[in-house]
Amino acid sequence: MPGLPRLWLRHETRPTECRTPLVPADAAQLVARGVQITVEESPQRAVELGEYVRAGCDTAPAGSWPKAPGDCYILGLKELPAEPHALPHRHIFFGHAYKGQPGARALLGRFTAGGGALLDLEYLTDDEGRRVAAFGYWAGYVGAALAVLHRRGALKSPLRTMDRVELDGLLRAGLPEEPGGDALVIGALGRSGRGACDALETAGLVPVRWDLAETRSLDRAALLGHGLLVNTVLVTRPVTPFLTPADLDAPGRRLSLISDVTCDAGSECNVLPVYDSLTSWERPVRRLRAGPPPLDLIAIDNLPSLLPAEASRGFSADLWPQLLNLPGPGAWGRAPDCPAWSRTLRRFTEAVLAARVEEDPREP
Ligand SMILES: NC(=O)c1ccc[n+]([C@@H]2O[C@H](COP(=O)([O-])OP(=O)(O)OC[C@H]3O[C@@H](n4cnc5c(N)ncnc54)[C@H](O)[C@@H]3O)[C@@H](O)[C@H]2O)c1
Repeated sequence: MPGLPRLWLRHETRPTECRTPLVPADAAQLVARGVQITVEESPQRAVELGEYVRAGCDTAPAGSWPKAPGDCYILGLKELPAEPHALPHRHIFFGHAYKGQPGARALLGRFTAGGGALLDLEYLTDDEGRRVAAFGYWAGYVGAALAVLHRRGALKSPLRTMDRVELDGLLRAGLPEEPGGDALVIGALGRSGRGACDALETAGLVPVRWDLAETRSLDRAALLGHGLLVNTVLVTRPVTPFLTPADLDAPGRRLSLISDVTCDAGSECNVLPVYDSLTSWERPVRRLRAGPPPLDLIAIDNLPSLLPAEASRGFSADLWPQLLNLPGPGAWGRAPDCPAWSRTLRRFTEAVLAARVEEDPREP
């Protein structure tokens, strides 16, 4: 049907990325309204390809999106493969490219080289500036759960995907926790923060909840007096860091584990510039200080992938109605009329200008 978008759901190149931004039940809703959807084969996706076929989608080999018709929106979640260099399509995914992150300039340069655009899901917001679709709740839930399991010596690596029933079973199976005030969640009023607090409560803890009001004049000694910190803030402009490397050596530190759900390492917005690189499913925990007490870090940037089915269902439910608002082939190339999509396209244009990629698209 003219006027409706054509979507191409790509395979995720990261082997641990099992989520999908669009589940078959919601794809069926779009197909019923006339949207054409092609779904790439993907060995690790938490949903079988056959379910998409039954929902009315076409299929294509994994990684074939560069050959998709030019008016298709390429839908994904995480990073693109390094090739092809030039990107002529409009892509919808989390580019992590608007806050000066490592690799941001190179990615933006690929879009300018090909004439395409990034409609970044992180910047798809409603009129109040709230994210339309986000994985935050499950990121916080899993980030806090891993921390609890590590503290109990019950975290097995490499990490593997599971469902919530299994994870909650592990959280409830531990030794009785000291419920009082040892676990601090910063950003507690947000999506991730709520998820983190729910996981801690499932594990029998009573989290201390900080948000903007509590960090306005930050009490670092109070922060360092908690055993566990789960950081879940969303910061879009540089702020005074919550911790610096010198704080980790402060006498009297009780803090022995940081689970940094925010994972802004390398960005100027990082509130925890006490480490340089993320941890992984293979090695989820890194020791930052020998102590006493020892201080460990968990900083995994695809936490919701550990609960892929729950995370995908929640995200897709919020995203699919928005996909109907993308301009279809007839209007493709114009800015979308819909405010949410035109806002994210504007952010892309601003990021390209700010990064001055036209001058030198490839980073050194
Ligand atoms: N590691 C992962 O796998 C993963 C997955 C999804 C999201 N995230 C990240 O988690 C972060 C939070 O996402 P969200 O969806 O929960 O965002 P959100 O907007 O729902 O919540 C963020 C919260 O942080 C608070 N906040 C902002 N600045 C603060 C400050 N200086 N001090 C205290 N609180 C502050 C806000 O008031 C808000 O309550 C984002 O950076 C997001 O990119 C990580």
